[in-house]
Amino acid sequence: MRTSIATVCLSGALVQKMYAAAEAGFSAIEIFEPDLISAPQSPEEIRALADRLGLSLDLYQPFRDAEGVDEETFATVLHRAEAKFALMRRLGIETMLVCSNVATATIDDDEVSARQLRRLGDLAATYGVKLAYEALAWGRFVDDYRRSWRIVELADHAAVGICLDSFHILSRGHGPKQIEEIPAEKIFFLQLADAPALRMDVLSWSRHHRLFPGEGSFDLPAFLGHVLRAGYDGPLSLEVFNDTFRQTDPVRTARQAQRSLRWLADRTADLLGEETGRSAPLPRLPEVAAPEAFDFVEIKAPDTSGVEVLLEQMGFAFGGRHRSKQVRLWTWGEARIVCNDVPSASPEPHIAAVGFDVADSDAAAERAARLMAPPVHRRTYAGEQALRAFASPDGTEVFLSRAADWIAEFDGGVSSADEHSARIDHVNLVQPWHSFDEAVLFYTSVLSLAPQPAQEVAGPSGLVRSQVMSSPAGGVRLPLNLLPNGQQGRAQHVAIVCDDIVGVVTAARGRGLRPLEVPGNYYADLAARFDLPDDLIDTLRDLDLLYDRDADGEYLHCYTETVGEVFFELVERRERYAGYGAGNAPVRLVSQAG
Ligand SMILES: O=C(O)c1ccc(O)c(O)c1
Ligand SMILES: [Mg+2]
Repeated sequence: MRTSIATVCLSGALVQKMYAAAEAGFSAIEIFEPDLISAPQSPEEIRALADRLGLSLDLYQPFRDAEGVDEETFATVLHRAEAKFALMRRLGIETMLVCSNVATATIDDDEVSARQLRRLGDLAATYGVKLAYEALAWGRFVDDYRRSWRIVELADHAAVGICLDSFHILSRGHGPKQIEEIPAEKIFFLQLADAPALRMDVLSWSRHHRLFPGEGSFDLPAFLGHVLRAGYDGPLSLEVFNDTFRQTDPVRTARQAQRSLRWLADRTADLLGEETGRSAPLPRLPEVAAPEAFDFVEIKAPDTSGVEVLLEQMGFAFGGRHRSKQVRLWTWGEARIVCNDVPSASPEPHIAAVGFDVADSDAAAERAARLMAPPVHRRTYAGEQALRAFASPDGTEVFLSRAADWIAEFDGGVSSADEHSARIDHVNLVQPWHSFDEAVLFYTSVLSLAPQPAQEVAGPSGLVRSQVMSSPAGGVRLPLNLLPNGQQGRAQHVAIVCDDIVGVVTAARGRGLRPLEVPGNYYADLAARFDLPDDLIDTLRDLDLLYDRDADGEYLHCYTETVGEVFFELVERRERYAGYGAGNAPVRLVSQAG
């Protein structure tokens, strides 16, 4: 599979972008004109560097405002184009992207546009250049790929074809099925971008919010499926204008981009089965079912005793010491928390690792490696299980493990005395602003978790963006949170689900647990919103329990105090309630801030 990336996706100067693309394994790049114009190197030097890096220069872009213009204007178009064709010859680039006119078009007539593209094609051909005509979603007259295809068809010139860009098509809600009717040899280029579902003008949406496939809401596997069914056999190229990627490490962004294409190719191959006529089949990833349970959560700090006090109060039982490390296990039913007392990057207790219960850890690790997840190596001793682990974008280590394989390394017998069976319900991880989208892609591709619709929650000092990644049956739920600008606090939490929260919290209070205080106003509001019996409201108030209800069921929950960067949530889900009590989050955030 030939993979390509537009230089506009990456931060830095052109040469840095090229190094990053090559490092991440791309076969080619699209040169975005402003990157070339601002580069101190000559076109020949850029060409030589590309050669040295094994990068092919597949596209020069964009050429703007070419068609639908009066004759006088078209003369200036030809003049401008000729200079670019000569430049492309020096660079050794064969294809130029011509995007539909947004500024100077005055003639809304396909025949006129086609005739002008044909004349441009004649000139291009004398330089050995081909033109890929792209309908911008905000084009003055041409804003739909079906219209750009009609114009290309009318132009009827060997040097004039179409460029398909998923953003322009899917942002406008244009059905991609008719792509299959375009002859493969006329699809000169393919650009791929995802985007979040937003209601805003398409120009701003495109210039600031595009994402790599798998990070947004577009159905890119279905889109690519249509393009491949048409017979397209060229490179899969990413063109993502994004404010965050513009300011973050280009090498890291390029790897993220390559990961997204590998994931997309695999998903698309799955959709198409054997039916692609590509010269080489799409590369597949080892198939791994999403984990349906957390294996463990590891909390690390030089001193985790404050966390252990909370665990014991909640109902966890001490499950033994590790035979060779300063690690202690706490269990409660199927919930396992390990406390690791080591000097670490953060002096405060924090969630250092999350273990996911996967049926085939070898396949899962192979898949993660193919998706370029950075491996984490931990020292193991004779007779100990070497667990497979990778660093997630925020640095939290992700283990692909199963308790049965490692639990015997803890002495002292593993028993959970409590009769209320419990397990880890969700693990809430706070993401730095620059790696939020990368984290969505990481968990989507590496663990096959599905992103749920993003939400925003009002906190006392800003909006918290939250997006849950979850397994199909809901056994694994991973809310990713993004704190308001500039806020560094990384309070993350582990939620434990039990089947009788009133009994559990009553017993926990007896052991000294003091749940986060909930104001009286909250219970007055509950009584107004829901028709709840008085004695239930009294019980909730007495225990500082929060409550939510929707069409699927009910949710009762409370929070512990925060120790370092960690707190816990105790929850009970009734019937099929699948949410997180999002409406209660502002109460928690204010209470924690106080
Ligand atoms: O935003 C733009 O102007 C622009 C330019 C070139 C493209 O290929 C594109 O999709 C958008
Ligand atoms: Mg484009």
